[in-house]
Amino acid sequence: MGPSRARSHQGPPEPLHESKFSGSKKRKGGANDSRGSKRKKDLPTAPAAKKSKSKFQDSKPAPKAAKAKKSATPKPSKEVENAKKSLFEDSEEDEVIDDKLELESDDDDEVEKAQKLGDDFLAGGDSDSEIYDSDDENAPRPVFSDDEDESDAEEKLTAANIAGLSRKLDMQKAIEEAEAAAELAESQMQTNIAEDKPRILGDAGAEDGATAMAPPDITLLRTRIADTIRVLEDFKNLHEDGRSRAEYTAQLIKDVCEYYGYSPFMAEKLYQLFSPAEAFSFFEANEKQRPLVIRTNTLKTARRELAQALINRGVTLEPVGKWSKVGLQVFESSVPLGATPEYLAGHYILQAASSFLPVMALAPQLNERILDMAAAPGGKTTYISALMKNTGCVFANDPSRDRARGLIGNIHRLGVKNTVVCNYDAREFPKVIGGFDRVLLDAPCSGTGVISKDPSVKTNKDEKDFMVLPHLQKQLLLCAIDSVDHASKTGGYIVYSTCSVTVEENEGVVDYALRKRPNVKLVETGLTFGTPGFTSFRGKKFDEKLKWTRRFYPHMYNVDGFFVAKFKKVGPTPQAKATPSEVNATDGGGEAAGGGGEAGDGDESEFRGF
Ligand SMILES: C[S@@+](CC[C@H](N)C(=O)[O-])C[C@H]1O[C@@H](n2cnc3c(N)ncnc32)[C@H](O)[C@@H]1O
Repeated sequence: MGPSRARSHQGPPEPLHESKFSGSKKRKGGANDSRGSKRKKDLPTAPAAKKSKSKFQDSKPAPKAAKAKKSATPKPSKEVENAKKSLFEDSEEDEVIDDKLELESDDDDEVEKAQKLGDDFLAGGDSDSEIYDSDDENAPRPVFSDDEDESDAEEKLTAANIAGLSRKLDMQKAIEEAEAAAELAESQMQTNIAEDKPRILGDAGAEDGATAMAPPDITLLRTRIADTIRVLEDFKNLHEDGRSRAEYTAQLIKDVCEYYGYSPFMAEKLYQLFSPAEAFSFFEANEKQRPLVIRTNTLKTARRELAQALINRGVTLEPVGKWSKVGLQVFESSVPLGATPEYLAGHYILQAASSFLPVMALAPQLNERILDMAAAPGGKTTYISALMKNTGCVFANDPSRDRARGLIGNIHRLGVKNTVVCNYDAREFPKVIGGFDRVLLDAPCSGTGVISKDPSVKTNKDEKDFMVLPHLQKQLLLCAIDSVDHASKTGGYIVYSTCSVTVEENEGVVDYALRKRPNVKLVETGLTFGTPGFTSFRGKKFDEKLKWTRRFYPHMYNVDGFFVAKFKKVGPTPQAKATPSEVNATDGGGEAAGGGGEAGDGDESEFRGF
């Protein structure tokens, strides 16, 4: 079985998608839903409940659940019928399109190949069903307006795809609801939660307390995690006598490590960002691949034309969401997306949806001079150039020669002509060149936002990484700020982004820069969704304007975890800061990439803390 891809939209949850589709999809999945943890592959998680039940569970499903399952399959529920009705009631035209659609068989292997082939960003997904076949005479012919920007075109494209998918989703939803009911009934039987407080830790000091603390049967681990979260969310009413919150938290972290495969350090670090229930959603989302997304290269084609061309090749897709005019979310493909004629001709790039966001926040203008400080493999550089319509000049810098090869490849393939590729440690800017209208710093980071793509992040980072990386990020951000021309007629902006969700790498870095560079202020990112950044965290207060930064979480928006902050430079760089000697001094003694503390500030300890 190939990779399954999430069908829920990326970006802000829209009522249409959340209520009609993604709720059920979240519970659905296949073998690839649990790449991160070996342990989890064996578990009867909600997504895999049906399969694993026979394998692992001794207890039979409750009679009620069995009944629900039986009744679900032949006939979609009333709710499903209503949902379907409301999907199409707005548009007669959509119904016509629906009538023309044909469902086809799976071919997930092809998409897997495509993902491997792409030399730019790769994104996964979560699906296992139908595709449109362009060879079929009855295949859909989506209706596009002449104007790419008109939301009408998006609606129609969306409707065309949604209609085709809806039939199977209707059935899936009914089955999944029944499975969820069965699972709930089973877990209630296992833990007696309907009648009693969940028994997780046992009585304090009692012998059976120790027994309860022992690792449970693996099939019950998930239930215990859910129960512990329930207790932590309603501690007053649900905790066992004599047991503290800290004890439950410690047990939960232990169980999370065992179930999902995190190191205790990483489990705790990530857990601290959320409420217990939200942390659970985050950990769960990290087990699922994000949807495969392609970005239309508007230097060569328009989205509607690209979509049509790919649909004709047997690709099922739809616009990534209203927030992007260039993204297409791919559900199924019978061709390798990294080797289609359109790909080779540079009509699109495989690019994670969240990686559009920093460029959208940067909002490059025609004829500007822009620096992309950490540019390889060029997903953002090439998007910047497309928005600038190949005018002006983009300096695309990356110190990694290997990664720069991918950057150059993408630049050529996508027909980008306004770019200079360079190879510096970006802490050498603005000594190399300065006076830019805008600078993008998509900083090297720990990758805690992309655990679904790289599960090794669960275990391969330790405390030192979260000192070294923020240290480097702070240095780079100061250089980014110093490289911008505050008097730029069209710009004067800096965007800082990471694909990490930790506070040290995000708010901590931004807050530091605000303190060190009073000639910049935070401004709104202009992004239409995202969660406000922290203004305080675990006792540390940040600048109030940090609320204008944006966090993007996999469990909330079905995108990779990301952070975006936008600064406006309002005054010149103080002379002392702008001198080459300051930048030279940064080469002095740090461990991350050859740099040490920022010259002049001399406050090494500040680099290391928040
Ligand atoms: C998150 S990736 C950039 C992705 C890129 N912006 C894109 O959209 O394709 C971070 C990059 O930072 C680069 N990097 C690491 N240390 C750096 C430094 N000191 N100066 C500039 N770039 C650095 C890495 O080589 C890596 O390519």
